[in-house]
Amino acid sequence: MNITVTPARSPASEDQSRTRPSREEAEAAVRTLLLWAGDDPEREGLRDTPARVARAYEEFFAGYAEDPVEILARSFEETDGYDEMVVLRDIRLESHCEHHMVPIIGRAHVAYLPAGRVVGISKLARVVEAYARRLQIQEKLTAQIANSIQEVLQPRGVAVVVEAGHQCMTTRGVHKPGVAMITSRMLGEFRTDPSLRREFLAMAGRRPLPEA
Ligand SMILES: Nc1nc2c(ncn2[C@@H]2O[C@H](COP(=O)(O)OP(=O)(O)OP(=O)(O)O)[C@@H](O)[C@H]2O)c(=O)[nH]1
Ligand SMILES: [Zn+2]
Repeated sequence: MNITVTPARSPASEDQSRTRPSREEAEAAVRTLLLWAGDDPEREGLRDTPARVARAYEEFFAGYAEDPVEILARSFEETDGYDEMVVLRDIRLESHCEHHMVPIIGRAHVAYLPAGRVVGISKLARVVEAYARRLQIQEKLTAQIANSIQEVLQPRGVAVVVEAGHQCMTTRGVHKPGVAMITSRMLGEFRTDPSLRREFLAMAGRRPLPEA
């Protein structure tokens, strides 16, 4: 199977064909959108909005500057031989759909089977964030989380399930609230052993999605 790890990407420094616009240019683009929506960017309530939107985008898309390989690099071997499944359930996930740039809200469940080394559990949640805080489709997000854990930690297997609501399907377009998209990526023993997969899915459970 083809496993690739998507690293941090710095638009300005790594891809010379794309220069990162300045903050002023980004704010001017927001002003254009406000005008295009039919409002007056100079009225009091909107005057600071371009700067606010730029700051919000820095938060929404902070993942481009994060390197999941670096996040996962610190691991521990002193586990007294612990080799059972480690599961992190219900990791809150906030992403943005790459087609409409509106929120994808849900949660991820991440499991791995240690092969000698374990990783700090917060690092698994940080990897979810590093990939979620980018423009995404859910399939790619799910694969990226699993691939990076497999590549860096080299466990006997990795399982990732993502359940999320897509606001591009609720607040616009087809307008279907309450629809959950569920994606999974199973690697190593989770892929070859159906009973392990069942054990993980039973732990992940099925509960209502968080409010979008
Ligand atoms: N597979 C997949 N599709 C997604 C995801 N997020 C959004 N989409 C879909 O991407 C598609 C983009 O379709 P287009 O026809 O190009 O865009 P559109 O005209 O805005 O489509 P509608 O949403 O149907 O109005 C839509 O069907 C979305 O529902 C995702 O994470 N995975
Ligand atoms: Zn969308």
